[in-house]
Amino acid sequence: MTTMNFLEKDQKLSLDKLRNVLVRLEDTIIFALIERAQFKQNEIIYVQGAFPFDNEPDFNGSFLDYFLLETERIHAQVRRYTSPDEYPFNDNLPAPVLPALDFANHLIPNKINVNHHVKSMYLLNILPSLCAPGDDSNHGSSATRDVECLQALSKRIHYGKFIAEAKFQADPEKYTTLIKARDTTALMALLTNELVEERLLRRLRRKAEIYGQEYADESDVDEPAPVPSTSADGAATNGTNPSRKRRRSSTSDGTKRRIDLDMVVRLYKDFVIPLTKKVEVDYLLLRA
Ligand SMILES: O=C(O)C(=O)C[C@]1(C(=O)O)C=C[C@@H](O)C=C1
Repeated sequence: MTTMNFLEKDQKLSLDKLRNVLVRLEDTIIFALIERAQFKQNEIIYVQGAFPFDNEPDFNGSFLDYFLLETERIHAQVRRYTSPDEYPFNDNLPAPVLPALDFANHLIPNKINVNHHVKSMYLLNILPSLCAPGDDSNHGSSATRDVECLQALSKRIHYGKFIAEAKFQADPEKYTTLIKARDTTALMALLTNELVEERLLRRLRRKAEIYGQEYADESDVDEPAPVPSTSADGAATNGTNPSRKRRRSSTSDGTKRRIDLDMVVRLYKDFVIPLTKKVEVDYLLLRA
């Protein structure tokens, strides 16, 4: 699967390659969600000012805000946000300590950053259906996984800029007319490809099903040839271990799931795709 490489300066924007990036990011996002889902909601880490940070007396954000800021500070120093497909959640980050890289410049200058939407979508609409309610004290582990989820979602959604640029280049006349008319409804209709969305949602469900399956160790699986044995009260049994059987059939189809399939599909259908399309329209409006 070939994807875009922004360090190859003469590589042209290709919708197929950009879509391949989105396909790969589906894996990153599903795995990040699975990682977060192992912990409870731990709501306290999202409450502003709930934790005192003695090294930053003026800081009044949440535990997650602190974690995200410190993560982005170090990532900025190693030039993460100089890459055209990486967008930080914080402003005023330190300058890179490494020399600049020479990236291909596919986009027109823009300051589009929808990370405040990404964060509120994640906190309000994803977390409550991703994690069991309650507090299991895994605050650092939860925040670490939150940062990974947020970064992956942000990257995916901001790819909308490149996709919009590729679509514009493929049909500049049609797009220019709508952009000049500021017709956002028609722009949204023109950039929408329902078939691609339907295929994406089907693929996503299947991936979430496969990646979210609990691995059944050999010792969890019934032996093919039952060996006659004796139960604790001395009666002969047919050799199958009832406790093993219970573990295998913990859900209706015999597998355990680490993530709710409907939730993953809903996340994309209601939030990830619409927000990507919003980025596409916002970008196109600057394009005329
Ligand atoms: O693949 C595209 O053409 C995109 O614009 C991306 C995307 C998406 O977010 O996955 C958004 C709009 C289209 O309707 C299809 C898919």
